Amino acid sequence: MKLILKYFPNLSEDQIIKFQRLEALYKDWNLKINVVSRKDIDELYLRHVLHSLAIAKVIAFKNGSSIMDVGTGGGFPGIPLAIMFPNCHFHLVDSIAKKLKVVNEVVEGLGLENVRTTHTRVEDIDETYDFIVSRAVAAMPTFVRWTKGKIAKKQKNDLKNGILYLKGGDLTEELKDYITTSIYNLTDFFEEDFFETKKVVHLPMKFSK
Ligand SMILES: C[S@@+](CC[C@H](N)C(=O)[O-])C[C@H]1O[C@@H](n2cnc3c(N)ncnc32)[C@H](O)[C@@H]1O
Repeated sequence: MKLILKYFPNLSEDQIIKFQRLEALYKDWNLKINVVSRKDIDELYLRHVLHSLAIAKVIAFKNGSSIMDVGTGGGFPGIPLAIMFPNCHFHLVDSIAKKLKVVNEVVEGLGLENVRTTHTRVEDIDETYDFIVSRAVAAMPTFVRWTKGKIAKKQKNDLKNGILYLKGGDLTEELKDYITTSIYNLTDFFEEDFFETKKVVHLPMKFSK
């Protein structure tokens, strides 16, 4: 938890309490339904919470923004972002019901009122959002195909509406067709070794292919 305050020192009391509660909720639910690996659960705040919050270093979503987390799994990056931006609307989607069971329990346990969840493949979602966030779900060409038509045209944030994807490693090949992407290195935000090769990729809606 200290780690979160190190990089986000201006959290409200309510946000601090919610972030603190995450550990017990995940530890408890992870014993019943495994959504986070054992190694990762011991480093929940580094590997999941702070990693998710890298998106908050790239953009402070304006109040009222709508964000879909595709393939949220156990709730990452959607849950930490929903705590960070209580006045934005988060839709967490996953095709595996038991993962959403954990997400729903965490949402309920925290009393998070700005999160809804849907058990479906993202291809079947028929809504639009200001941003689509994700981590570890599909390579960019597949992801773009799945999410096409799901980004709202009207822009209310400084950053153009589009995809914000947490990725790692060398992305040259994967992103070669997307010339309008911006890549943010997490080492510019966080000093821990875990973030050494990690990035946030922003792909605005009007991308060229
Ligand atoms: C490796 S997990 C990542 C989970 C989470 N984003 C994280 O980083 O901890 C990938 C998740 O994507 C989900 N998924 C894969 N394809 C999907 C699709 N087409 N629509 C919705 N969810 C999908 C899987 O069910 C799985 O929970």
